[in-house]
Amino acid sequence: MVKIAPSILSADFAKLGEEIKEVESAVDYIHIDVMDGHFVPNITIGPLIVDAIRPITDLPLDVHLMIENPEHYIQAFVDAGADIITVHQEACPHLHRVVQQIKQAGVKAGVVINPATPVESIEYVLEDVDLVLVMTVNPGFGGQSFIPSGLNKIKQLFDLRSEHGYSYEIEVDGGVNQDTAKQCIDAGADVLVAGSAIYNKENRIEAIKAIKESL
Ligand SMILES: O=C(CO)[C@@H](O)[C@H](O)COP(=O)(O)O
Ligand SMILES: [Fe+2]
Repeated sequence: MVKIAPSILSADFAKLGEEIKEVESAVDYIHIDVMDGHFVPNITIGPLIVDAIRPITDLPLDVHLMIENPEHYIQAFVDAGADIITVHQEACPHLHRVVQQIKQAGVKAGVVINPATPVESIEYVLEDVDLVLVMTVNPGFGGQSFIPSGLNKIKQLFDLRSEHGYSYEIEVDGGVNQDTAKQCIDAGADVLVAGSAIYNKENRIEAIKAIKESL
């Protein structure tokens, strides 16, 4: 079963609670993009907002940290109610340690790779992680175009999982819409993150349906 994770980055932040409630019945995770203005050029939200969202939904909160020194903020996001915390390989010189830190804090640990980062760079944490996120845009903004080279990485991760019996989910993020979703699923993705393809549409449930029907 394909999972859908709407990215609230493209939602209306003035009515975030309603925007989450609107899609809740049709999706599997709520994807939350945390940006610090250093690792990526944009600044978005922090643990306070995650804490505010937590009582709104029982869906897993999938927190994508696009920040430098993510190890300093893991506990704050766990306390705020995150269920999955995903850190960038490029932001973590001690990636193995950060993955262990996330797991020890009692939540699922994910690792993300940017479009220019190869799967080989995370080879030694694949046995430890619950989720691998393949970026198909350069992180920082919603509404960018899908970079197709991520599809090979999804395939590679799919094959490595079968070969070694790893248990991570493969998630894809960036430019996912009804034209690109099928390629991601065919390559082996389990979870589709979609921001503008859902929240920039008038009828969000119809938009989610359109993505599912395109598969
Ligand atoms: O992490 C990010 C961007 O850095 C994403 O989660 C975006 O929010 C996805 O937006 P769309 O490309 O689906 O509009
Ligand atoms: Fe994201």
